[in-house]
Amino acid sequence: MSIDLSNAQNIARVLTEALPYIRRFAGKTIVVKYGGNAMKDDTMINSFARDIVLMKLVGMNPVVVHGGGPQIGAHLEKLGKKSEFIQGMRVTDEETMDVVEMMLGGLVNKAVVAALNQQGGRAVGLTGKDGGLLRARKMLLDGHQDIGQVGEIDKIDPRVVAHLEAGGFIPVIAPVGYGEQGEAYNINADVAAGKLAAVLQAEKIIFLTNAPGVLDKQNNILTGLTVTQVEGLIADGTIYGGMVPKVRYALDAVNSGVKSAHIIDGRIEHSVLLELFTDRGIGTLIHG
Ligand SMILES: Nc1ncnc2c1ncn2[C@@H]1O[C@H](COP(=O)(O)OP(=O)(O)O)[C@@H](O)[C@H]1O
Ligand SMILES: CC(=O)N[C@@H](CCC(=O)OP(=O)(O)O)C(=O)O
Repeated sequence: MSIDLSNAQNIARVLTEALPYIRRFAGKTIVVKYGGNAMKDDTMINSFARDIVLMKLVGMNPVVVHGGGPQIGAHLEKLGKKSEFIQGMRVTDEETMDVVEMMLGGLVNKAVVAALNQQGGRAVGLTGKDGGLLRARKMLLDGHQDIGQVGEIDKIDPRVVAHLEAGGFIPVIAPVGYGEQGEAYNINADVAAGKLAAVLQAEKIIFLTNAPGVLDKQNNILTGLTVTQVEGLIADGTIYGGMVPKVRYALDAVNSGVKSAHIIDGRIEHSVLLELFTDRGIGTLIHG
């Protein structure tokens, strides 16, 4: 049997080019927020899963926090309920909270876990209730507006994540928190990912979404953004809806010690590896 030498050399070249990045990130925690919009079909989920398993196999510690907004919306629709969002947060009554917990903690979480395990990873799915990971309290928008069972993070106990990392598992976290009375809270996945990255003092946080990055009004990618720019772009309506919590909590993470935050297109094949293994990265980099 003959070997295609030039193809093998290409593979070897690519692998050696990745070496400095592998060395730089080995042993480091990298939080990956996997948005519901970037997991709309099996091809997307499998490409994501391969990237995460590869990260783990070369010695990084990926921690996945996933969303599932569109999946929750589709199920609510089946029940005849409309989704309503204010400042990127789902208005969450009791019935909606049940659907959120079922979808995030159940179907979506297990689909991500299964895809990672299918690619040879050892993933363990959790909600914020498990191991006391995410304690939440009611979030009041602008300090006063009540939008139901939406939670902001009160306290994070990261011990269960540390145990899983130490055991070689990939933690896959659904952003459902618990309150003082054990009640469930719907936490926006961007908020949960940003706050968890800060507590873990992660090297990086990567938000995978369905846009090429943060776009300006002419649809150009804004490759780098600072705090003042972000607030200006929210104020003039360039950044709206689901992108608002993403940029706010990316900034919050960077201001809390996470080395870098990136918002990238999760629909591109191997987007996580492209971000990790190239100097310029892809998408938008958020600075402190
Ligand atoms: N300036 C912007 N650049 C890119 N996307 C934006 C911007 N402002 C708002 N968006 C919207 O934010 C969406 C991503 O947020 P969201 O729907 O919550 O996704 P995810 O499921 O990834 O969290 C984009 O699909 C786009 O419609
Ligand atoms: C309070 C709030 O908005 N919670 C979100 C949680 C899921 C999420 O954030 O999903 P994506 O990352 O796919 O948008 C929701 O109910 O849709």
